[in-house]
Amino acid sequence: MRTKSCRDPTDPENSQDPSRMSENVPLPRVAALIVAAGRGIRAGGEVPKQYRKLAGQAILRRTAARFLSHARVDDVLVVIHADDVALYQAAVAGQDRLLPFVTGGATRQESVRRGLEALAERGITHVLIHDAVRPFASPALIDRVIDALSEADAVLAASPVTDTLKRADAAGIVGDTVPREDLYAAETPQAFRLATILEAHRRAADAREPFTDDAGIAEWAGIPVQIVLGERSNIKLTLPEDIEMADTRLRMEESLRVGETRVGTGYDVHSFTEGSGVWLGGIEIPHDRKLSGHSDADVALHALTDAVLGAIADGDIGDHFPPSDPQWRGASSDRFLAFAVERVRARGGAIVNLDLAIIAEEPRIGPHRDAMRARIAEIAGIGPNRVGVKATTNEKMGFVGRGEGIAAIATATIRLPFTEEDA
Ligand SMILES: Nc1ccn([C@@H]2O[C@H](COP(=O)(O)OP(=O)(O)OP(=O)(O)O)[C@@H](O)[C@H]2O)c(=O)n1
Ligand SMILES: C[C@](O)(CO)[C@H](O)COP(=O)(O)O
Repeated sequence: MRTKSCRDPTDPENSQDPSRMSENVPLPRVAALIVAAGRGIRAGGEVPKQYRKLAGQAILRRTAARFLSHARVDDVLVVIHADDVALYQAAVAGQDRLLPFVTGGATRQESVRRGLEALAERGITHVLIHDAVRPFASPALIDRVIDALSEADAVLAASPVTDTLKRADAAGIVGDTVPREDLYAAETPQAFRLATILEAHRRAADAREPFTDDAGIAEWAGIPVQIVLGERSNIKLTLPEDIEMADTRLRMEESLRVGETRVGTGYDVHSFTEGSGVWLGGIEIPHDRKLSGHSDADVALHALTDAVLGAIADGDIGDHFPPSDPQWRGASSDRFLAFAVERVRARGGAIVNLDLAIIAEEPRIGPHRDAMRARIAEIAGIGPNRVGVKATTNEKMGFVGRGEGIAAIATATIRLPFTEEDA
């Protein structure tokens, strides 16, 4: 425990009160308590969400790093599920300053209480309780919460509610609009004087009172809770789409910070044959002929797939999906593009934009352009404003001009982390 030095005994002010001279006054010792013992049922997936990776790094590792690197946080303790020891050790490998983990309970509340009990044995004076699945808490937010601890025993990071709130019945019929003035969405970290919140937690456990957050326990115990402004980006990753969004955001941020830009091009052509309906850019366009090919012959997605593979110098569509292989007969081409995008992601990269030019006399592309952009964006996991689709005729020249087929040219721009192998 760090201590303040004893007052100078020659100081006349101190000589008035000898008891003040000998004591060592403990300085606040701040710990972060990260709860990671949940099962992540709502997020689904093969492993609990805190062990899933965002841009190549486990969510828990990212969250722990926020506190381990903060100058005003002395210790970091993680509470885990007893079944997750191997997952935990893999996730935090090398984060050596972490205190030995503690195992949690059936509820978040119980997990927090067990963590608090462990910290109380280590001379901690103040604790920041934080969800493992909030990996975006900024250093400034952590500072705000710690600053507020000098005036309050209980501090809550929270953001004013900005949406209009509706109360509805089980059938989804709105009953009324709830005034949002004075309403805040609670986040973590939530910070406390350790002895105060531990005592409140013990009382709540004895009384079998359930709470979804620790500020709620403080309120119940009659402890005034001070709000400090939270951060809208400090999202709790709860649903699959939260994790997807966070992954995209981090990939983009990290590849922009360290990495290089790559560009790839792709070209493909397919001829018309008897049939109806043309698959183009991942959607089916009504037409009195269809494109001939081994798969669904989506010439646009094939060109895009080659462009993405080209940007990472990873062969071409035929290398990965040989036309000689019967399993690709009639295959939907969205899987080819999704595969190429996954190859980029596996290397820690991100798609910056995709651009496509379709050369066709018929069918008319214009009316379908936005649907095509939306579908390509969906397959590539990027926003539609990062997908360009253009179309032109070939002015009646050549095989496209004679209406014998459709050609497509694509460009992909990606960001890729720089590696020694690429030097
Ligand atoms: N018994 C529990 C339940 C939750 N948590 C932790 O509390 C945080 C916030 O909880 P939540 O998002 O509800 O996580 P889960 O309980 O894992 O999710 P779900 O309710 O979907 O199962 C998470 O970091 C989670 O690991 C915990 O430590 N112990
Ligand atoms: C603590 C918390 O993150 C505050 O928003 C939240 O209440 C915990 O998650 P849950 O989904 O309510 O269990």
